[in-house]
Formats: sequence, C-alpha cells, structure tokens
Amino acid sequence: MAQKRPFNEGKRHFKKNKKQKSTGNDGSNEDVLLADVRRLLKDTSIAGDEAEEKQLPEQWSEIELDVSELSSTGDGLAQKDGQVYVVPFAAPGDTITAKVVRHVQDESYTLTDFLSVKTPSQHRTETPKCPYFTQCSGCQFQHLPYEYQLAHKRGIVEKAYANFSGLSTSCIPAVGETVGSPLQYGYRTKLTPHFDAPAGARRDKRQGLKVKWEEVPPIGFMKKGTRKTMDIEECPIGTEAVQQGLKRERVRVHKEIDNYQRGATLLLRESTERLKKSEADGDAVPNDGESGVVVEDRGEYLHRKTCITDSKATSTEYVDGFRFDNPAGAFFQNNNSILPLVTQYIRDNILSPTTAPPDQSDAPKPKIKNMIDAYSGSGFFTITLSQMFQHSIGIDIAAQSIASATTNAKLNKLPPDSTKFIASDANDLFSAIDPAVFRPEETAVVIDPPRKGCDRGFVRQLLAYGPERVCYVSCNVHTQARDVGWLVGGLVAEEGEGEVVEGLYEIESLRGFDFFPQTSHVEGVAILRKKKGGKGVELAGGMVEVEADGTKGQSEKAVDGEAVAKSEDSGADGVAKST
Ligand SMILES: C[S@@+](CC[C@H](N)C(=O)[O-])C[C@H]1O[C@@H](n2cnc3c(N)ncnc32)[C@H](O)[C@@H]1O
Repeated sequence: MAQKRPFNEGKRHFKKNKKQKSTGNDGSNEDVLLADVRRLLKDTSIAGDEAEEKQLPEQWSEIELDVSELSSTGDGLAQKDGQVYVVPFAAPGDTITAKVVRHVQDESYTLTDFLSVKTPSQHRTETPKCPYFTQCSGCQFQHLPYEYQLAHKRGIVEKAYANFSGLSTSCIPAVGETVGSPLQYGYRTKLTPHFDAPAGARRDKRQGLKVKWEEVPPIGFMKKGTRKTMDIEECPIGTEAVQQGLKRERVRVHKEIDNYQRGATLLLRESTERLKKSEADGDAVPNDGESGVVVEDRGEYLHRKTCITDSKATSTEYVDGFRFDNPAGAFFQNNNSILPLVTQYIRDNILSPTTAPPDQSDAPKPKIKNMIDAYSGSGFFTITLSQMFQHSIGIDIAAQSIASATTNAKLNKLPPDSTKFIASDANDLFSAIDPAVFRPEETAVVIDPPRKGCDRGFVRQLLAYGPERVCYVSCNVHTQARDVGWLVGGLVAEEGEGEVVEGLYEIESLRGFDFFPQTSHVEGVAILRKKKGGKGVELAGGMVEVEADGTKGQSEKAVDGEAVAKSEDSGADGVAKST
C-alpha cells in the first residue's frame, strides 16, 4: 500500500506552475487537462476547501488507481481521497499501479507515471504494435480499439466546445462522428527523431574544444513525463518508407557521431514518384526492405516511395489527382491517407449545408463564387478546392510556402488569373484582396492556422469582412473552439484593440478527422454560416467594419437573446512528434 503523509509536508517537493493555476485560452495541454480535472472534481462534489486536510501519498511512492475516464489529453483520470490522479497509457475501467510524480496542490490533481496494469479494463483489447508504448510520449492509445479511439475523439471535440468556446450549448450543434483514418498504423509521412549533445558540450564549445562523444546518444523521441530522449529503433506509425529511413539514419548517425558538435533533429520525410504502370520499367524496384524504395500499386500508377532526409530537397505527395512539391522540411499534412476524405468533406460542405436548417429549407442557397484560404501553407486547400470557385486566393506568412504554393498551382495546371497566392500575415489579407471581386456574400474563407489558433486581430478583421461561409480546420480543437466562440459570440475588446465586435456566425457542423491515429490528437473541421441579417459594411480602402447599431441587435437575437461575449477564462502539447 502507498504510504501517506499530511498534505502540507509535501510542499517543498511540489513546484507550482503558474500556467496550471487557471485555465487560459491558449489550448495548452495543461489548460485542457485542468478543465477535465475541474469538471471531474465538480461532478463528484469534491470540495476545494477540503484540500488542506488531504493526505497525499509521498512523491515517487507506488499507488493503485481505478481509472474512471480518459482526459482530452489522452491520460486516464482516477480519483482517490478527494484528489484526481492523472495516469498515462490507461483505459477507463483499468486498475493501474502508478508512481506519484508531482502533486499540483492548488488544483487537487497529481501527475503519475504508468507502472503496470493490475486489472485490465474491458476496453483494453489491443496489443500495441510499438515496443516503446508506455514509455515513448508520442502515442497514447495503442491499447485501445480504433472505434473506441474515434468515439473518444468525438468527445474531445464536444468537450473543447463546451469548455473553451464560451458559447451556450444552444449555439453548439451535435458533433458528428469522427472520420477515421484509412491507415491506422504506417500513416505518418514525416518523423523528426532527435538526439542530445553530451553533458559538457556547451562548455567544450565555449572553450573551442571538439565535443567528446563517449558513446552514441539515444536517438528517438521524448520519454513520457521526462525531458529525456529515449532510443527508438522503430516507429510503427511511420510509413514504410519513413521507417526504412529511420533505420538508415540511425546507422549513419552511429558512424558519423564524431562529426556532430551538438545534438540534432533528424528529418524523415516520405516522397512519392508516380509512374504510369504502362511506362514503368524494372527500375521501379520491388519492395525488399533494403533498397529504401517502397512501391505501392495505385491502379494505373505505381507510387515509388522513398525517404528524404535533406530538409531542402523536394518531397512530392499526391492527394487524389493533385501533386504537391515542397521542401522536405516545410509543413505539409502528415497523414496522406486521410487527406482525400477531408478535402471531399469540405467540397461537400463549403458551399451550402448538406441539410438546410429548418427555418431556411426553402431559402435561396448562397451563391459562393470565391474562396480565401488563410494560412494556406503550400496551397493544399486552395489547390484541391479551387476548381469549385471563380477566384481563389491563398495567403501564408512563410514566403517559402507561398513560392511552393505558386509552383504547385502551376504543376496542377490551375490558371494564374483565378488561383493566386500572397506571402503576408493573414492579418493583412483583408487589405490585400479586391473587395469588388471577393464580395463577402459570395466568398467562403478556409482557415487552417497553427496549433495556437488565429490571432485576435485576424478574427476581428474576419468579422468585419463577414464572408458568407467559413470552414475552420485545426489540429488543436481547443484553440479552434476559442476562435469559433469569437466568430459566433463576438470579441470583447482588449486594451488597444478598439471596440467590441459582434459575432456574425452560427455553427453549421462540427466534426473530428482522425489525422493522428493512436494519439490523443484530433483534427477539427467546423463549418460556419453567416447568421441571417449578419453583415459587414464596406469602408473606404476596401476595409470593412461591422455596423454598430443594426447588426448588434440582430446578432444577440440570433443566439437566443444570450449575450455570448467570449469569456477569457478558457483553455498545447509536448509530444515527441509534432502534429
Ligand atoms: C497548419 S499549417 C496549414 C497549412 C496548409 N493549410 C496545409 O494544409 O498545408 C499553418 C500555416 O499557417 C501559417 N501561418 C502561421 N502564422 C501565420 C500568419 N500570421 N499569417 C499567415 N499565415 C500564418 C504557417 O506558415 C503554416 O503554413
């Protein structure tokens, strides 16, 4: 049994982390976990002021925990004596033996390390394919059946909107079923294992000495719950070509370690050459696990896949019939198998609802002619959707991505007068577009920002512009929920920001796509439509601003009379493999 001691005695062991004191709205792992912990404490009526009397187990002691649920971070949650315990690699219904790592006093929760399963949950039916599962921080769910993972991710989207949008439940539609990934292992087209410099390397460098490697360091990913890199020889969520690349890179680093003066991150990026079967000769090379070439049969084509390790070399991917060339180190979606499903979903939903809302069933459908792809990267959404529109424009802050996007548009034979790209901050988009062409009532905006979500300034301008429809794609459903909360409920002005901006949209649909099987991450797709009567007003210079009077009354009414000003009290991630 675990030893116990009075709560206060443990104080010196437990560092306070400011971030964990209250939920912010940056969608960090801590905030997401905290929202789940608080809800569990509330649901079970564990009063906060009992905390002072709590007896908590010693740090590093072993305890047994009955896991009741999974948090949106992928960790199991268990309660014991008025405290919530966070247990990685668990399933609801498990009894787990865990090691106490750290008590977070102010919030009545404790982080633990997984040690073993004492009594397995009925949900624990899968044999993990990875030998490092329960040590590596990359995957959380290899012990759970895939259907269970998908259902859990639907719950993650639901909770994200409940906890982080600041919207009343009446504004949040039922979340659709998570769309599964065709490949559940062997899907990741990019991995970035790393290794650290030996102790004393900085000092040696300062003194102009060559770094001494006593041995080859571990090459891999972060060990769960630590800042240490663990040695990883295989990663079954990587594609076959990437896994072969990992083996080769490990051998190379072992040979060349003395040439390194510091730690390094290695790039493993799959690249595809598409060959017409009728034209392919014997050089297409059979899959032999040695050559570094993996050949896949794709109907009239052969896909010849290799692993690139030079970040500046060009990697090529095909999605449906579209070809994308990028520098291997640049951003591109990492799960090629699910991309045709998400693009089809957006095609099916971006112009008009698949099911018209009851009060608008005979209303004329909006005539969307144009698309703006904010945060366009190398043009994935602009290019795969542009044939639906008269004018499409993509914008990205990374000039290199815009150069790739422009090349990709040419590769896919898209006319330059109808598909354009500009390198700029998304915030400047609204002054860059021609309002006579991109009339808000004829325009849909696709947003796919980084994990941190949109800039408040961007949201203000989007609300001012007021496009007819918005499709918000995000690898962090918590920041997505926050931003959608602003688009629906309006933005409370912060210092120096100008006036309150009213919300203009209602959420037509919400759904997760499983871009990251075996992990707790989910890609969210939210389709928003402009509320009846919601409109922006054009100002000089093409900039638009929400009408101060009329629009305000209409917006409030449209959300059942509730003032849905976004609360600032709402809710990112340290896994080994970035999403
Ligand atoms: C998640 S990626 C999406 C890229 C693209 N939609 C795709 O699917 O390949 C986010 C993109 O946002 C871009 N980005 C980040 N901050 C930005 C900003 N302030 N303005 C415009 N683009 C930005 C990044 O360069 C990156 O290409």
